[in-house]
This record gives sequence, structure tokens and C-alpha cells, in this order.
Amino acid sequence: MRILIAPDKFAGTMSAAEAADAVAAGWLRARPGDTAATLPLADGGPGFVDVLAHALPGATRRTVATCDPLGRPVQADYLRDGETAYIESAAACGLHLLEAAERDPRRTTSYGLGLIVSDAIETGARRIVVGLGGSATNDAGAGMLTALGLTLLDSTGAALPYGGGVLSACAAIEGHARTRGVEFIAATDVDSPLLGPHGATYMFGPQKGATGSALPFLEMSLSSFAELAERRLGPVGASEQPGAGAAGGLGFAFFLLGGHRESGARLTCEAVGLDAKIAASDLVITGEGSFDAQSLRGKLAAEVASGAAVHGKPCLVLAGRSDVDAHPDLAGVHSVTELLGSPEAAMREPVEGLTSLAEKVATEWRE
Ligand SMILES: Nc1ncnc2c1ncn2[C@@H]1O[C@H](COP(=O)(O)OP(=O)(O)O)[C@@H](O)[C@H]1O
Ligand SMILES: O=C(O)[C@H](O)COP(=O)(O)O
Repeated sequence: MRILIAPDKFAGTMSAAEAADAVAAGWLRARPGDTAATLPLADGGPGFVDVLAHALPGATRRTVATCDPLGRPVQADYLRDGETAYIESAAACGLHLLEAAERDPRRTTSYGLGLIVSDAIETGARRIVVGLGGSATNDAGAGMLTALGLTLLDSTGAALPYGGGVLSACAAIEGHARTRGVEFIAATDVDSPLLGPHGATYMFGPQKGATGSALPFLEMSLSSFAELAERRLGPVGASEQPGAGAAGGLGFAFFLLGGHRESGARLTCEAVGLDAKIAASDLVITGEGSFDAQSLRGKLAAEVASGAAVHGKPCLVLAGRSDVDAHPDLAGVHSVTELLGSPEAAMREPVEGLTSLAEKVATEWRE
């Protein structure tokens, strides 16, 4: 049997490539007569640039000095392919760049992403595809807009500090972004709007360290900024567009810059030729760290599963943990947590855990 193993990363424990290798090793241990092809994927979050680097052999990597969500210096890689640049927002805004105790979206900024985008523009990029996801920020892209040339002022005329928590003090937006003639594509991992119960703050704030009263405070801050920014920069309604809430509202900021949204998962799947690879296999396996209700809202595993369904191929999800038992596009959902008894055990030895899960599922698989 020909197996295609096409997972996303397991955030915090394994890259997509490590996860794919672990599944292949476990599967082949149980069924050595099968062939396994690995295809690490991404949905706009971490891994976006690495996946595209494999898919676009003509693209070159460029390394730039930028800053992390707390303003500390970091190096970030992005890709150039002719006049197109492919940038991963998590390279500057990523949750993985902070210690657990440092996570606080009232303070974190997307400024560093603006420095990467500026570098791309200054070196001639005219089409910029930005992968959104895995961020530690919830500032509606205000930091990035500042790095691109806009000035955010409070009611006394002083420049606004960075972070999502100060945005309700923004009384004026002055200047122009240095983005004329540049097409932006926000490759988002979620289709959430900016505000509301399914928006950036309430859906993703808690995983970034915002809890209790910080949540309504951030929601109010973003809402006030969004109203001003839409009036000043347009288009009105940008905050309600699907994807505006991706990466702490960076989707919204790209809409203000005239950009449009694509599904990050679909974009990477198309770039690697997933469809043809599914057609040439008998079974597809995908996975991610946490397979949950969010995953079904256009995330990578759901994209792979629907691709498999189109070709009538069975698709399995092997996840770190899961609260989804079944889905019409899936032949099965299995988790390392279920196998080892607790999420702690699953995360302690992630490669071994996923390898054992794949071995068990392969042993039980009936064609
Ligand atoms: N090896 C693992 N075993 C169990 N749970 C994991 C493992 N790796 C990651 N996770 C869980 O998955 C979460 C990340 O979810 P994931 O789907 O990978 O990313 P995202 O939600 O950012 O797209 C982690 O916070 C952790 O709870
Ligand atoms: O806020 C973000 O960065 C994402 O759009 C959602 O986060 P996640 O993909 O890391 O869960």
C-alpha cells in the first residue's frame, strides 16, 4: 500500500518534517511492505517558509535582522522568487519566541514583521505573501503598520507605545504606509473576524497569555482602534472580513493595506502539488499537535482530509491530542494522548509517542 504522510507541525514539540518522519517510522515498523512518502505541510503558521522553500526550487532565502514580539533582536528568513516574497509572520511575532512567563498580548507587538516586509519592499518585491498564524501578538497589526511608515498618536500627540493593550488610546493615524504598488496576500490559518466571540482576542488570546479581565480589555482596545483605522485607511468592514482576526489581527492590517486573504493551508497544499500526490497514494495520513474545533475551520488537517475525500482516498488524523472523534472526510482520528494516557506523557517524548501511535494504527489497519 502507498501511504502519503502530510502533517502540519505539532506546535511546541515537533516540526512538520519531524512528525512526518515519526509517523513513517512507526507505520513501516508494523507494515514493512508498504511505501511511505512524507510531505511536511504548513497552514500559514510556523513552517510556512520551509515548506514553500522545498516547493519553489527557484526561490532564494534572505535573512534579515528584525525583532521579536517584545522588541528583542532576532534574525528572520524569508523567500524571494522574482518579484514575489514569502514571509512567515511567526518569524517575528511567533509564540515560540517567548518564554511562557513572557506571554502578554497587552505588550507584544507585530513591529518586527513590519521590518521584514519593509526589507522585501526595499529590495524590489511587488507581491508579498505573508503566512499568518502561531503568533504571540494581538495588536491588530498596529506595530507592523508603524514599521511601514504610519504614525499612531494618542490624544496629546505623543507616539503610542507598542502592544495590543494601548490601542484604545490611539486618537490619530498619520502619514502613509510605504507600500504603494505592492500586492499583499494574507495566507491565514484561520477565518476568524477581528472582533467578537470568534475573533482574535476571545479565540486566541488565552493561548497567548491573556486571561480574565485582560480579554475584555483587549477586545475593547482592538475595537476602538479598528473603528479609527477603518475610517482613516479603509475599507469600512475590514474587521468583519474572514481572516481579519488571524495572527492577532494581522489579517485586518493587511486588509487596510489593500491586501486580500487566501487560506494558508490551501496555498501550501497547492504549492507542493498535494492533489497529484494524493491521487498517487492509497491512504493519506495527516495530523497536528491539537486536532480540535479550530482545525475544522480551514486548518491544514481539514484541507488534506477534504483533498483525500475528493479522490475517494481514506484519510487518518494522528494528533498529539484531539477532541474531535469523527468527521465525514476521515477514516479515523487517533491521538498520542489517548494512547499514553495524558497530554504530559504525550509531550514528554513526542517522537517516540507519535511513532508508537502510528505503529499501533498500522497494525490495526484493514484495507
Ligand atoms: N506531541 C504532542 N502530544 C500531545 N499534545 C501536543 C503535542 N505537541 C503539541 N501538542 C498540543 O498541541 C498544541 C498546539 O496545537 P497545534 O495544532 O500543533 O498548533 P496550532 O493550534 O497553533 O495550529 C500544543 O499547545 C499542545 O497542547
Ligand atoms: O492568532 C494566531 O496566530 C492564529 O491565527 C491562530 O493561532 P494558532 O494557529 O497558533 O492557533
